[in-house]
Amino acid sequence: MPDTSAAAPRALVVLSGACKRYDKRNVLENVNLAVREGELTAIVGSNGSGKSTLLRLLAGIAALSSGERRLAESPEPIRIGYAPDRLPKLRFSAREYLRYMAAIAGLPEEKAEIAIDRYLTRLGLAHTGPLQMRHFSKGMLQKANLIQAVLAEPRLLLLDEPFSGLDESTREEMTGLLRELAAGGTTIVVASHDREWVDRLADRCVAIENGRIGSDETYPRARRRVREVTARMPGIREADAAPRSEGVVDCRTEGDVVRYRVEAERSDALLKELLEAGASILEVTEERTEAKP
Ligand SMILES: Nc1ncnc2c1ncn2[C@@H]1O[C@H](COP(=O)(O)OP(=O)(O)OP(=O)(O)O)[C@@H](O)[C@H]1O
Repeated sequence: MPDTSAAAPRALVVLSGACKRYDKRNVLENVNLAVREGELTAIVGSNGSGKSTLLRLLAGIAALSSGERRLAESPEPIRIGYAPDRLPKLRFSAREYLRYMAAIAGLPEEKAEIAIDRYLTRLGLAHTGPLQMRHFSKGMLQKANLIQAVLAEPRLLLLDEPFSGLDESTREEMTGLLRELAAGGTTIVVASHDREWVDRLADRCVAIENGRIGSDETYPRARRRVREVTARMPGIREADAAPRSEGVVDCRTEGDVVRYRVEAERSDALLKELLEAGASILEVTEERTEAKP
């Protein structure tokens, strides 16, 4: 059996020789960066060093002046979530705004409502009801910003200074969500000035200096390859969803649909067990690499 703990993560998005010029001034010069799947990468650097620009290039929402951006080959399009450093104060309620963003991301309405409810409750914004976002505090806006980025379950999540100006408890609430997403295999890139947060949570820290990568440090963690298996199991109760199969990392139940994350080499055994139990298999994703908690 292969030793998957040592499997090298593949790159999800790669910049090669990337340059970005504004008004004939080079902001980023010859940047080579491969964002590895399943990792939480922090981008650090002083004000104006080019962190936001780098995130926008990775997201594909700013054009390179020269060089190349490549996404990994994948049978399904790689969903990208992006949270800019601040949201404008909009004349929408959080729910209206999130519905709009979910529609842009192509999320079916019913699925969007479930996700919006879950995240508004999770981050303590459910009580804001019809209050327009122009009346939101900075922390409330940053939470709505994070939610719009994660709503459609992106495989690559890019966050620009998600915690700037936030109090400790808001920061920890948002950190808790990011930890869960990272544990679930989401690849995350965070531009941050907060070195303590970076040291505590990042797998890798890339420092931008004078428009170039000044340092690039990886903190080794154990890794595993996982797949996600989605099955319909009529009449299932949440308490009964966890199968006896070894290798199941976690499972989530929504109605009669159960979504398992399972170590890749155990996924066949899980599929067999589910089919024998009368389940219909709705989806099996390709393998992904993630850090072991
Ligand atoms: N649209 C733009 N037009 C002209 N110059 C720009 C534009 N966007 C960014 N810049 C310039 O590019 C440089 C890098 O900006 P960027 O926002 O990427 O830095 P940053 O590291 O994210 O800064 P901060 O930590 O202050 O958020 C800055 O000098 C900025 O003025």
